[in-house]
Amino acid sequence: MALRACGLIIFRRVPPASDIEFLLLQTSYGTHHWTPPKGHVDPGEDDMTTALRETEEEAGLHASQFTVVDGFRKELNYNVKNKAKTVIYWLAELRDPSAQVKLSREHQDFRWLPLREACEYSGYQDMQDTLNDAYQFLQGDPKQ
Ligand SMILES: Nc1nc2c(ncn2[C@@H]2O[C@H](COP(=O)(O)OP(=O)(O)OP(=O)(O)OP(=O)(O)OC[C@H]3O[C@@H](n4cnc5c(=O)[nH]c(N)nc54)[C@H](O)[C@@H]3O)[C@@H](O)[C@H]2O)c(=O)[nH]1
Repeated sequence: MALRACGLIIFRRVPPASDIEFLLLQTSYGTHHWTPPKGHVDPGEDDMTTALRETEEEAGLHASQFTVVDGFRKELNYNVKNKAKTVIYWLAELRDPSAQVKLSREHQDFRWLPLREACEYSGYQDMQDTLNDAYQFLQGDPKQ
């Protein structure tokens, strides 16, 4: 069975034009790659509980600080060390755009990034597609 992880693509709308910025975290290990907060599903845990737990552990953002967006859920499938991994992402808007991110020891840096930069930082085609879909969804495109 594939390794399973879940997380939240957190975004904020920045005044004055409500520009959308996505939150990416940089790992403090390995290749120091950038992803939204996410992590492995614990035994017996449901997917959304994992996504909320990992977001709080990795970014210091509690569920009371954001709103999960209805109707957006993406599944990524890729291999890690020759083992299949499935990652489920939901989309969530930070209520207070000035809320502070608090990293755990798993990450060494974070950025709030507009779509194009977020895609560049991620680098993975499947995550770029997911970020683009999220952005389109937020513009009101029902196909996403
Ligand atoms: N010292 C050390 N420790 C590690 C290492 N590795 C893990 N730990 C420990 O494990 C714990 C993590 O626990 P959680 O937080 O619960 O899990 P996740 O959040 O799931 O975290 P991971 O980092 O395991 O998983 P990914 O982000 O999935 O990265 C795995 C590989 O997949 C590629 N990849 C990443 N994203 C994408 C994508 O969007 N698209 C595509 N196509 N590919 C993507 C990329 O090539 C990457 O190298 C930490 O506490 C560490 O202590 C490591 O190398 N050295």
